[in-house]
Amino acid sequence: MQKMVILGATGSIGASTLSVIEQNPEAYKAFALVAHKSVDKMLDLCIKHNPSIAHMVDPQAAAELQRRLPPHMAIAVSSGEDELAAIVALPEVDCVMAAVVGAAGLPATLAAVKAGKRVLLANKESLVMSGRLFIDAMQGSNAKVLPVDSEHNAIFQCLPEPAQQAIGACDLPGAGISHILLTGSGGPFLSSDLDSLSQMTPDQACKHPNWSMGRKISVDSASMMNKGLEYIEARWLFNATKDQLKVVVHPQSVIHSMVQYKDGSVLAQMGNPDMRTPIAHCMAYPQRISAGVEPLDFFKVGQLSFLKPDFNRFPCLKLAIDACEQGQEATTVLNAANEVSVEAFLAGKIRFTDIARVNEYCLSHVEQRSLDTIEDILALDSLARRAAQERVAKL
Ligand SMILES: NC(=O)C1=CN([C@@H]2O[C@H](COP(=O)(O)OP(=O)(O)OC[C@H]3O[C@@H](n4cnc5c(N)ncnc54)[C@H](OP(=O)(O)O)[C@@H]3O)[C@@H](O)[C@H]2O)C=CC1
Ligand SMILES: CC(=O)[C@@H](O)[C@H](O)COP(=O)(O)O
Ligand SMILES: [Mn+2]
Repeated sequence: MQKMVILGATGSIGASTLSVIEQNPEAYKAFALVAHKSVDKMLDLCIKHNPSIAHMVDPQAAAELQRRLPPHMAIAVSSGEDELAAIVALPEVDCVMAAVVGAAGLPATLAAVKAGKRVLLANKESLVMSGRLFIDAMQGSNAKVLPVDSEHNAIFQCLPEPAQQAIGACDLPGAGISHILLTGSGGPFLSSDLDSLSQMTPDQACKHPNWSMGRKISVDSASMMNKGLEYIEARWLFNATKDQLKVVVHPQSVIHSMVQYKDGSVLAQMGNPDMRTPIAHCMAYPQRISAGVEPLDFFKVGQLSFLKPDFNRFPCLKLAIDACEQGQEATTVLNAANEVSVEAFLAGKIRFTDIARVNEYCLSHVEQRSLDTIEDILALDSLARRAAQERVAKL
């Protein structure tokens, strides 16, 4: 029985993970559920999944959960960041699903990596921020990091076994690989009139054509910042250079990414757009388990199409590709700025098109110091957030 900690249990990835666990109750146990402050959702999950630990990062939320849990349930309720780092490192924990949204996920994800756990990585922002330090920590502890993000999971599945084992330090040319083809749907605004983008509402931006996801990543998909973050994520996970990484717009999200080999072969991983597939893959790797996902029906799919990304429509994608080339200081600033600008857009404070403006402003105005420790990264993250907040206030 694999004991799992689910960081971000109340979110969209958390729900998909718990659904895969329900499909395989003899093999997996939701040992600890972790969230920020959604008490109602956490209470429902506790009653349904009976974890040993329920952790709310917010202390008031934890106290309320404790009050509302049925007294007969033997669930230890805790709160706080340090306590969370201790939970993921408990010796009985086999596997950690890292699915907190945003930079807030970095400390616990890194704690799981440092504790040498099997880490199922959905929280792309933590890798975008910490890059080299994350990979070094992984190599230092022998943690097994498996990519949950559907594209990176697809790429991983298309790699030869030695490259899979060398995640973080793959020798792509040595494996005969010429390119990684990172696919992206283009989101809900792929074909919208360019002049209409500034008027798009948060609900329109969150209406992804293929995937059902949390609101932050949904907005990132609409701006293609998600693809930019994924480009940086792929750079680190697969040790890929600029020349080896290409973005391909594929509106149907049936191919989840591809690997191109020097002999002309292209391997693609396909499936219905349902996160339970990559989650189940990571949970069971190198075995396979049921995920409860409908088999792909090619006759229903009909046509697959491919386009070049349009940087005029999607300036955030270009910002991210350039930041990746500039280095980790730039990607940390961009990630922080984007979290602030997306939050401001979702709160109705700025327009959709202002997201790219705020992000660009921070990249060109925040002083980028060298990053040798996690504390350095968190300090730069704070600086970029302050700059982004000031910019938002002026818009
Ligand atoms: N959804 C998807 O299909 C995919 C998601 N991802 C990545 O996975 C991550 C999660 O995405 P998604 O599930 O959609 O997001 P959701 O918004 O649905 O869920 C976010 C989760 O993070 C928790 N959380 C938020 N802030 C904190 C905090 N400060 N400390 C601890 N927990 C916190 C939330 O808890 P609470 O409810 O209490 O606020 C919630 O459980 C993101 O990094 C995203 O990029 C990657 C690929 C696909
Ligand atoms: C499901 C998943 O992995 C998301 O990151 C997805 O890729 C978002 O879709 P886009 O391709 O539109 O960004
Ligand atoms: Mn993805």
